[in-house]
Amino acid sequence: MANLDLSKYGISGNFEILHNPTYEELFQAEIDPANEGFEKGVLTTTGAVSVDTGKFTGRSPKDKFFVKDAVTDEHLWWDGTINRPTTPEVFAHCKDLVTKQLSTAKKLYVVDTFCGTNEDTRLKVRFVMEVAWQAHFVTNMFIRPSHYELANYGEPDFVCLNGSKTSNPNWKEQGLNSEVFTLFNLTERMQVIGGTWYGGEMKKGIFALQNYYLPLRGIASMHCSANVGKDGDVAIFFGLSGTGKTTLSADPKRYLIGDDEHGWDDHGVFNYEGGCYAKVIDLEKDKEPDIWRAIRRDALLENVTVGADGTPDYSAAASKTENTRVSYPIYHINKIVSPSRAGHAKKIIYLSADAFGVLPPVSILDEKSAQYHFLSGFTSKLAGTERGITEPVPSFSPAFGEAFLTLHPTMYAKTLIGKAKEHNAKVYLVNTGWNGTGKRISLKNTRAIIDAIIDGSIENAPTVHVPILNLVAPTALNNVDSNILDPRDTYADVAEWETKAKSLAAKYIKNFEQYCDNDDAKALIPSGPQL
Ligand SMILES: Nc1ncnc2c1ncn2[C@@H]1O[C@H](COP(=O)(O)OP(=O)(O)O)[C@@H](O)[C@H]1O
Ligand SMILES: C=C(OP(=O)(O)O)C(=O)O
Repeated sequence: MANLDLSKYGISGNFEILHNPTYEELFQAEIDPANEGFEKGVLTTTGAVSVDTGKFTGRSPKDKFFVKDAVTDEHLWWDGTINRPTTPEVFAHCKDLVTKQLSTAKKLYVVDTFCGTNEDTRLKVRFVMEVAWQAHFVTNMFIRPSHYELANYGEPDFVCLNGSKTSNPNWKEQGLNSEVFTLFNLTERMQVIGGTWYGGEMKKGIFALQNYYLPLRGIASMHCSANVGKDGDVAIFFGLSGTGKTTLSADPKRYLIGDDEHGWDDHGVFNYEGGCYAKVIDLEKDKEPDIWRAIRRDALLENVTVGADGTPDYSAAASKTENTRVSYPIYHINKIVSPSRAGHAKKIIYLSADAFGVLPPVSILDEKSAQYHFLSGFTSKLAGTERGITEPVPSFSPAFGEAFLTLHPTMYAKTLIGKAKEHNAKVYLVNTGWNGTGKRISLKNTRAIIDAIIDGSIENAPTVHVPILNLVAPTALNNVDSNILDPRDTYADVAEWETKAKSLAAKYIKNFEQYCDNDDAKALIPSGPQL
């Protein structure tokens, strides 16, 4: 469809348009020697393409702004750090920068996608960009409409114009945070991006939109991965970047629904995406075989160095960022459900990477503590994905995804806990971070913990009440080192655990004050840590 008219978006010039390019066209564009700089991809021995994603190798949460207007004012959560309001004039200015940039391109990629597996809630999202690998990224990550669906696609619901090669010199006087911008105008139904090459701004930007539209319709919108057993038992895994959503949901015993963004409606859990975005830092075939196998033709490696013979080098030392990634279409994982949906979740797992090393590796939550810990979202920001984070930074991230929330956290808690109650789902807090040994809890132990949650054996395990944190932890589980289940046992001196636990409990209590202006939230306090 070379005759697509982009002038309606303010883009006009002497460019060739590749509308819904095939993987082969993208691949040829990426490895074309005529491409320069960051656009140039390198073919690896696996057949995947490896690209350098540029100056900013992570997401810039503080550069996300929304235009305040009659539609958004009523509902949007303006928390001052994540969602910031901007004016239609600033949006128009940044859009102008982007359209001018895109108008100078020789080649533009237009990729029409769906965000959301189900017809009644999916968004038709059109991406326009000039960087070939970014077109490849959205082709991998979003749902690829069939030829028939493309023939009937019509007008998109939302358009994202990505002008990554431009940036905003006027950001200071416009009240923005930096020359990077990712701005949303919900009236114009458009996102504009500039100053950053990170593909995650497109993926997580559209996720933020679903996080706006769906809870208002009573649907839980969740920063989680999901998988299902052969008998239809669905498990979901909430967690901030790096806490294990992708790794733990790729389970050879189960079928993957998706690795990062899901909704839960009256029929069950459904994926928003059509692909996965895995971290490949220090990737090892034996530890993460499914992800290893998914790296093949049509997969896109980012910031991974490739040896002269084309062999990718996943070791940390060889790369310029910890945020080395691979995106691949979901069917690169052997065991998936297709389309990406299943029934109601029976197991809800909050993944928290505790950098203080005091949380038990697994705790069993009741209804109230499940709400308390969902609103608290205690975890760590791990190095890599977010700009400026170079070591684990303990953080309270409500709904385990604060950066992507567009409504008040209580909206996500209400929709999730409502569904959990209705479907009798059990909730667990799993620490994929550290303990008193100073080391990260091993993947082997965490996988065995997940197995015990999924097969239900954890419900029959002996338990201990962990004071201060006020958590119930099992003390024996199949194939899990029982010396780690009570976190106090991992310290040479229990007093050290106590001091740290008290300090963390104080942080929990302080953080929860923000929710205490209503009685429902106040009633949750006894279910949280106690001093
Ligand atoms: N105990 C553990 N549980 C889960 N992941 C772990 C653990 N220990 C180390 N890891 C590593 O942490 C990273 C988790 O990343 P990932 O699964 O991509 O997180 P997410 O999808 O939540 O962003 C992987 O590189 C994995 O190998
Ligand atoms: C891609 C991202 O997240 P995750 O690591 O959870 O995939 C992101 O936060 O930009």
